[in-house]
Amino acid sequence: MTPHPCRSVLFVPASNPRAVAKAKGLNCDVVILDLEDAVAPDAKEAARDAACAAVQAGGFRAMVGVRINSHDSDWGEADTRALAEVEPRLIVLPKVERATQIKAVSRAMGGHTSLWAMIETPRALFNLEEIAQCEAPIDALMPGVNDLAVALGAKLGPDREPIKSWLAMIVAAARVSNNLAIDGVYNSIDNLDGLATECAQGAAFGFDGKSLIHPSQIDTANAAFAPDAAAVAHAREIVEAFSSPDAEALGVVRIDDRMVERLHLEQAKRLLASHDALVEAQSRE
Ligand SMILES: CC(C)(COP(=O)(O)OP(=O)(O)OC[C@H]1O[C@@H](n2cnc3c(N)ncnc32)[C@H](O)[C@@H]1OP(=O)(O)O)[C@@H](O)C(=O)NCCC(=O)NCCSC(=O)C[C@H](O)C(=O)O
Ligand SMILES: [Mg+2]
Repeated sequence: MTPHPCRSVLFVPASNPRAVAKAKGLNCDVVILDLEDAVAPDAKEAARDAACAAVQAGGFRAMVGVRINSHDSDWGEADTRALAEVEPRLIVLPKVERATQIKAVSRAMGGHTSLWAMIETPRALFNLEEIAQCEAPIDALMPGVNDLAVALGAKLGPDREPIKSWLAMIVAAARVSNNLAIDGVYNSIDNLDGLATECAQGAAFGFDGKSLIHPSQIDTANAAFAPDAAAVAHAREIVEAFSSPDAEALGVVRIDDRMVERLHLEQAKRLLASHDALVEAQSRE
């Protein structure tokens, strides 16, 4: 698993120098310089050069990754070759459908780069297990809700009813392989209440963070996907309860008016680990 907070994952078109410059100072957890959906065909090569230059120059508060074009497109192989020279910490693969696509990029990158796979096509939904358990390991699964809705012919309302079952499957596939699950984008830039509702829905599904498209969305995602103080305090209570010598042989304990099982201990430890990662990242700023 990527030991880095991933509450807010901001896409930035690599073809937009003003946005790339702005992204350097933003308080999102991850910046993804996009070479794919956000970049027009005629701008692909210049965007690739700009992304490589930005990765090399560094200076971002956030962890920086690059979303390449699909390996099967006209630009994918050249993107991978160029990025292998500058070794970003993260590469996001769009429209992954088979493990072979991940292996090809992993090989080209020499195994040094974290890989995240986007699930954006009906075929990918039926190959989730193969993708999540690819032997060239990935660190996260991300639904591409815009592409997915178009490919399915789904009409998404505010509650995302038509794709809820697929979102749950993507979280399940991520958990099978101990990966992160990062929720898809919310397109209505000016509707921060709607974004907060969708972040809460994503967090309830088990997603670890949200894909974003505009700086104004960062604070909402950071708040929604950070463990809150009450949850952290409760997790500490659970760890403490199970660490007493009396609890060693127990599968279940009582904390106040609630039954707590050993499976909750694992959950509490995960929550504390992500809280600690966040505190550590904040202390480095
Ligand atoms: C959607 C936008 C085109 C809107 O841009 P614009 O109208 O220019 O926004 P503002 O005028 O409000 O911008 C204010 C300032 O903020 C900067 N800005 C805007 N967006 C970003 C950003 N994403 N990252 C960094 N900085 C940003 C502007 O440059 C302004 O700066 P300044 O003038 O210096 O103050 C635009 O927001 C945008 O392009 N967003 C990202 C779009 C994108 O990357 N899309 C592809 C990924 S999403 C996706 O496709 C997921 C998946 O594949 C799927 O299928 O679902
Ligand atoms: Mg897409």
